[in-house]
This record gives sequence, structure tokens and C-alpha cells, in this order.
Amino acid sequence: MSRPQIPVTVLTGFLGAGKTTLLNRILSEPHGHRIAVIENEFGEIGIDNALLKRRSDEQVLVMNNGCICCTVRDDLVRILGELAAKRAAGELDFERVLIETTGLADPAPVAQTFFVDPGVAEHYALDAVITVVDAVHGMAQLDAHHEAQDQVGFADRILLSKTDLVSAEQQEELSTRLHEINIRAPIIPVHFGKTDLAQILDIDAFSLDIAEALEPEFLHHFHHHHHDDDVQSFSIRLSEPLSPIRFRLGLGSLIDKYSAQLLRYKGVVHLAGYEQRVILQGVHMLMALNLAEPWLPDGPRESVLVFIGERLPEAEFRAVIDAAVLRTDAESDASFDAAMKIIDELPF
Ligand SMILES: Nc1nc2c(ncn2[C@@H]2O[C@H](COP(=O)(O)OP(=O)(O)OP(=O)(O)O)[C@@H](O)[C@H]2O)c(=O)[nH]1
Repeated sequence: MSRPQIPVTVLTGFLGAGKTTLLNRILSEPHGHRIAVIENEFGEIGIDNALLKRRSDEQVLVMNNGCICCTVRDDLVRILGELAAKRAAGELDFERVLIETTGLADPAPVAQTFFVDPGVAEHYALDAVITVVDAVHGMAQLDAHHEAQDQVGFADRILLSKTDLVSAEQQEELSTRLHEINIRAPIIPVHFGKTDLAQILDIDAFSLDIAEALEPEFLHHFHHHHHDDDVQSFSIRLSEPLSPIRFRLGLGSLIDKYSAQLLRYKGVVHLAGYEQRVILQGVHMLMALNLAEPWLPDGPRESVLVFIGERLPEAEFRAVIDAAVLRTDAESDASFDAAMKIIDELPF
């Protein structure tokens, strides 16, 4: 008797749309589902792993050295194989898999893996492709990036995030555009990832017929996805604490100058005077700095920042962030206190 296949949900959506926010909700709510998560990030240093609020019984596997839809697809096949083997041996206990793709992934080749690779097809069944669309930036992303269009076109459900930041008219206009690209997928608003799981898990929504209609070679040729070469990422890692005021002002100046090209930026920041990690999140002009968990008392403290964008001047970004390193000998206690006072008035 064949064992039932493990349902898989592919979670996609353009850079910064709200995929990790949704995943965090799913991982932190007591819904009773046992989920193994595969997380794939754009950029050589992953930040999302640090941002995930996982429960100890959840399996989270991270793939960072490339995009799941092309260079690391073999890794995906390998990881899925290992998960299935450990589950069969009773070493792991999960009943479904959720894969978060990078914001630049084409979901078609990821979906294809579940039909074309015999080992994967034996153990897994693709349940649905869920695409998160950012209500603030979605329209511009659809205009400028074919990846954003592919993600919407291939979706079985579209989750519309950040509707709290747009007017009813803007939301309506974007929904109309999304319907024009994909008439099948229901559009469901989500506020900071809050959604009814029954609408996205175990919905048996993926249709091979539709996939073949969209991609006639779906079952025959491995689809080669071409990334937009203009989109690049770099990361900055610093072990010295940063001056809160100079970091805030320097970052602000970079955002002011390059917001149009800055598709995504995020990081964990070590600010002088703070016992807590500071999390940076941004998409174009929309930036947030929030306090997160405290640093471990004896553990290393460092800042790791990732910038993803088009034609970003990496050297200038490095120089500005480097200039925020706290110069303890040059900065008197008085100026530090003054900086802290200003920082207290900032929104984090
Ligand atoms: N206002 C508002 N912000 C949101 C909402 N959902 C997500 N965000 C914010 O959007 C930013 C990006 O969210 P993430 O969940 O990290 O986005 P992502 O799609 O995982 O990003 P990448 O993995 O880098 O592509 C974060 O600052 C979130 O707090 C929402 O419904 N409303």
C-alpha cells in the first residue's frame, strides 16, 4: 500500500512582500499542524533565519547559496529527500512542508520539481502556490519585474499584504491588475501575516493542467529561469557597535538618495548602548527599525546588513555604514548621551 504523499505549499512573492511575516505567524500560532519549513533567501548572508520565531519542535532548513528556482534546485531535491527519509525512519515528525522562496524566484521551476523528479514526486504532492503581494509596492513591482508577474501568474492564492498602508481605491486598482494577470486565484487581504490557515494549507489547489497551459513544457524540460541581472545584493558585516545616531542618519541619507533602486534591505544591527538586537526592515522608502531579543550575555554581537537593489553603489553604502562605527575615544560621554536622547525620540 502506498503511503500518502506529504503536502507541500510553496510560498512566494516579490522582495519584501511579507512572506517571512506570514511564516512567523504560522510558526508561532498553536494551530496543531506539524510543519517542516524550507527557507531560501537571496543574498549570501541570510537574515530571515534570525527573524524566524520558531518553536523548538519545528524543522527549519535554510538554503542560502543561490536561488531555489535555478542554482540550488538540486539542493531542494536533496533536502526534500533527506526530510522524507528521516520522517520514514521516525526521526522527524511533520505532516506538511512549507517552502519560502526568494523574492526573485520564479515559482514554475520550483513547482516542476514535484512532478519531474521521480524521488520527490514519490513522497510529495504540491498542494498550492501561495503568492504574497505588497499592496504598497505591488503595482510598481509588476511594472518593472517579470519575476513579480510570474509569481502572480502562477499563484493558486494571492495574499495581499500591507493593505493598512493604502487607500481603498489603490487596493481596488491593484486587485483589478492582479485579476487581469491571474483570473483563477482568489485575492485574500492579510494584515501582518494574519490569515485563516484553512485558506492556504491543504487546499489542493495546484492544477497540473493549468501549469501546462501556462508553461507548455512544464512536464518535459527543466525550466531555466533568467534572473534580472540588474538586481544584485551585497552584505555588510561589522563586529564593532554602531553609533545609533550616525547609523540612523547615515542609513536615512542612503535611503533618501537611493530609495528607487533599493528593492529590499534588512539586517540585525548591534547599536551601542542597546542590550537588544535591532532589526532593520525596508522596501524602498518604507523603513522600520525595531527592538528584538536581547543579545546573549557572553555571545558575539555583530551587525549584519543585506542590501538588494539595482545599480547600488556598494562602496558608498559600505563607507556610510563603516562611518557609523562607534569611535569611543573620539566620542565623549556627553555626545553619546546627546545622541541617545535624540535616538529616544526616534520610532524604535
Ligand atoms: N504595514 C504592514 N507591514 C507589513 C505587513 N506585512 C509585512 N509587513 C512588513 O513588511 C516588511 C517585509 O516583510 P517580510 O515578511 O520580511 O517580507 P519577505 O517577503 O519575507 O521579504 P524577503 O524574504 O526579503 O523577500 C517587514 O517590515 C514587515 O513588518 C502588513 O500587512 N502591513
